[in-house]
Amino acid sequence: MKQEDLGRFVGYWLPQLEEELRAILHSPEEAVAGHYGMMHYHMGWVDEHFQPYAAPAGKRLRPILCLLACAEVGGDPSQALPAAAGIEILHNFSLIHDDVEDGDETRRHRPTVWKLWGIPQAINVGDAMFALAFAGVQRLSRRGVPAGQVLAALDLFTQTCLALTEGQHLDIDFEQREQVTVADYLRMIQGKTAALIRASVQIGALLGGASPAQQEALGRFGQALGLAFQIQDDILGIWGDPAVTGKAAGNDILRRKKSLPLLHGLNSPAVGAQLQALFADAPTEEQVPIAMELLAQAGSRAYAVEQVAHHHGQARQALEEGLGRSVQGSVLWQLAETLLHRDA
Ligand SMILES: CC(C)=CCC/C(C)=C/CC/C(C)=C/COP(=O)(O)OP(=O)(O)O
Repeated sequence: MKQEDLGRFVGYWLPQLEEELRAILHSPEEAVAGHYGMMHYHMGWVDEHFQPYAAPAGKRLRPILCLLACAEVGGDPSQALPAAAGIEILHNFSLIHDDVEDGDETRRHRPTVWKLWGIPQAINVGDAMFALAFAGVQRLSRRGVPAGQVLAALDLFTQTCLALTEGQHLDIDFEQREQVTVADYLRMIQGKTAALIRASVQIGALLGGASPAQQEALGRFGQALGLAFQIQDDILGIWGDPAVTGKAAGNDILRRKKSLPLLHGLNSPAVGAQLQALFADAPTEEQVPIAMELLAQAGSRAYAVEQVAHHHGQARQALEEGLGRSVQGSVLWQLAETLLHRDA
């Protein structure tokens, strides 16, 4: 596949992915239409009155990675579509629960599910999406994928669900913990973010017929890409443009999130004490620019950008191992490069 093919690939497979997602998240009967309506709202298909509406729906990054990995090892992406859809549903389940756990009121420029329908319904609809994510992966059998491969994909998927909750456990725990090291942070994002990105690539490679060694190397590519992606997310969580990210300005400062730039600032000899004093109580909106200035003095943004580049480099190396050639002409790599320059 040639580099310029990324746009064409996404243009071709995205509508098919949406169709698969709609089939999995289809309401079985009128009595529970509201339950599925909340899912459709979160997926960007309807408004809060469940009327058809094309809203910002997220990047669909993980399923695209899954389909691309399948294609890049010589497989047919249509065989991987149900897994790609299951992965996206799992991701969206985690966002709905994460918004409840964090108390976030906005996602993708719209009120969050809990904000509109309350916490009990948001937890319940998240639970349903968790179950439907597995139902999605199981639909691989309908496409003639051999039972052994379906089981292997389900096994990876199950391990990934656990990894997500482990990462989320650490993330929540770190908000109260005084001392968090960079190693602690990396362990946390490995679970919270990188595990699912790793699984997306690895499951795509598995279904595309890659050898175990190839699957492992491509998994490492996904893992490193996931780490770079989360650190980039941390940068956007502080310095991102709210109009583009759909999140409040300085969101992570207000929430005292132990994101990488903040960890760096808190441990800085120059401004660490001042930042710690600011973080002793929940910072106010007026204190956000002060915290940003302190982070600038500590060089925390530059440090995080360097770390993104480091993990991006690791991703490139693993991808070259997995493909057995240079990343030149790799569409997976083109996507990785695009992610490096994202602003939302
Ligand atoms: C178990 C549990 C509740 C875990 C929560 C894990 C969690 C919410 C991790 C955040 C990962 C992340 C970077 C999300 C944004 O992805 P994105 O930028 O791809 O989002 P998009 O789909 O909106 O584009």
